[in-house]
Amino acid sequence: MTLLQNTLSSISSINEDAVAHAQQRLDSLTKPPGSLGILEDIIKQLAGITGQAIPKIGKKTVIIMAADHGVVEEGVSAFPQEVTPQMVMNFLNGGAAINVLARHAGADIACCDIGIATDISHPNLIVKKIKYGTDNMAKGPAMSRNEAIAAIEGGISVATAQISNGSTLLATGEMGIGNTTASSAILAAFSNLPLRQLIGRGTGISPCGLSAKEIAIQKAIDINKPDPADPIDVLHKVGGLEIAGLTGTILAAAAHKVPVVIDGFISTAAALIAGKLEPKAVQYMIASHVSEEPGHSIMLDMLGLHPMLHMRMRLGEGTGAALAFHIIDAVTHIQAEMATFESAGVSTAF
Ligand SMILES: O=C(O)c1ccc[n+]([C@@H]2O[C@H](COP(=O)([O-])O)[C@@H](O)[C@H]2O)c1
Ligand SMILES: Cc1cc2nc[nH]c2cc1C
Repeated sequence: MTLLQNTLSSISSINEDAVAHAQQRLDSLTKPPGSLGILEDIIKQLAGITGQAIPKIGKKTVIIMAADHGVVEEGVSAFPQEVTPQMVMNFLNGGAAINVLARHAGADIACCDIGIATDISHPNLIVKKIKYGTDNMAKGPAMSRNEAIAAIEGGISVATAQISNGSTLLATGEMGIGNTTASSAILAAFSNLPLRQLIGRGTGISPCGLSAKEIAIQKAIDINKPDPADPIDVLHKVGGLEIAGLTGTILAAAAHKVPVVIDGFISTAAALIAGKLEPKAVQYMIASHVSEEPGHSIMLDMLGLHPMLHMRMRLGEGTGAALAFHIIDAVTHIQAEMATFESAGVSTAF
């Protein structure tokens, strides 16, 4: 079996007994039943994933996958391709928004070059380069099917190494100029909605650039004819290397029973592919926030995920996921530390 097949076959459903025990514990705590709303859903999900009614979160890691996109030659981004390696160096030197937010949340960062168009070097960079950026999807497939599978497997090995190294909560992050075009194209391949509803301004493209983006995606769909029944067909024809890497990251988290926080629009495109490859993987996903990209809430609905935060964010990098770490940490403390009706001598009903 290949690494991908092996990972897919290792994914099983979460532990429903632990969910029931977590519910009993939540209902014994000194609060009206259900009054902590979505926080209670998160604690039950963590219980089901970890098999512990009182789950503990230890080391937290944001896995950032970086890659470039040949489709940028169609004028689909407000920024040039050189920003991808420049921002990756910024991540490695600790100066980006994700560095600040991860530090604030007590989380590590693992940054991986899975397909940047140039070579960069840094002692902390994980190099799993599959190719120097994708090809232009408006002219043909973004990558070969084998390259997409290799990128997924790269993501599986990066996430597995982090889990072996003690990470008990993962988050997805990415960097790649042009990757909102690939993400919208993936969504378009899986939905019958008009393209206009699935595209957005990404890094802040002009109305003229937005039209170029729509035309490029329409060409990519017409030329490549991605098959929605075959998620890897969609991924290799209109996806991206960092999206594939994050698909592998998410699948590895599910296979190792580790919760994974899904960041913004691009990360959710990867989650969509992971959920199509193995629907049980969705049980391990926690959505951090809803992005300004119009297609993001459509993707989250397709996955049945409920984002915690509405912050009008559109940065990526894993920034929304790092914010969500604080809430996830908080709920584990609630479940572990609140007094019960019995221990506090509080009456349960009239
Ligand atoms: O995560 C999001 O929701 C998000 C929304 C818009 C843009 N981004 C980031 O911006 C870059 C892609 O934007 P663009 O316009 O080049 O396609 C890429 O590096 C993403 O991390 C991220
Ligand atoms: C500056 C900059 C930072 C980013 N971080 C994620 N995507 C980005 C895109 C740009 C342009």
